Amino acid sequence: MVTVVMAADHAGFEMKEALKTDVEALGHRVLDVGTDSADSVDYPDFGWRLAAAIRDGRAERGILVCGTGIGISMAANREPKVRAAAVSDATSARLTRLHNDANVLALGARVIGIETARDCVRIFFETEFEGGRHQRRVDKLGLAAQGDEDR
Ligand SMILES: O=C[C@H](O)[C@H](O)[C@H](O)COP(=O)(O)O
Repeated sequence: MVTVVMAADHAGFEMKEALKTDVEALGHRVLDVGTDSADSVDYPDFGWRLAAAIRDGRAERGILVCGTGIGISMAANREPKVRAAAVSDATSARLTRLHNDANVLALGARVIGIETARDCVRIFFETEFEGGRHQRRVDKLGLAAQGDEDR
C-alpha cells in the first residue's frame, strides 16, 4: 500500500472523483488535495499542491487530471522529485513506469474516456521500474538542465 496524492482542476474534477475508488480498490490510500468542485480554478495551483505532497513525503505516488493532463503535469514537474507523465493510452502508462519510473500519472479528461483512464491507472500501479540503463537517465532527470549547450 502507498499513499497516492490526487489533484485536478475543474476540467478533471469528475474524473478524479471517479478514479479515487479505483485507487482504493488497488489497495492504496488516497490523499485528495482538490479541487472539490467543477468551479473554474487554475491548474498550476493544484499541480503545485500535489508536488508539495510528494516533496514532503506525504505521498509516494500521484494522479493528476486536467483537461489534457498537460498543463497540470507541467506545473507539478517543476518540483525535482516529481516525474509526472501525461499519458493517453495503456502503452504509454506501462512504458513510463518501465523506463521513466514515473511517480505521477497525468490524465486528460477532455482527451480520454473513463475506461481508458482506469486502464492507465491500473497499469501505472502494476508495472515496476525496469532499472538498469534507465536508472542513469532517471537520475539525470533530477538535475537542472546542463551540458551540451554549445552544440
Ligand atoms: O492544460 C490545461 C488544462 O487542459 C485545463 O484543464 C484547461 O486549460 C482549462 O480550460 P478552461 O478554463 O477553458 O476550462
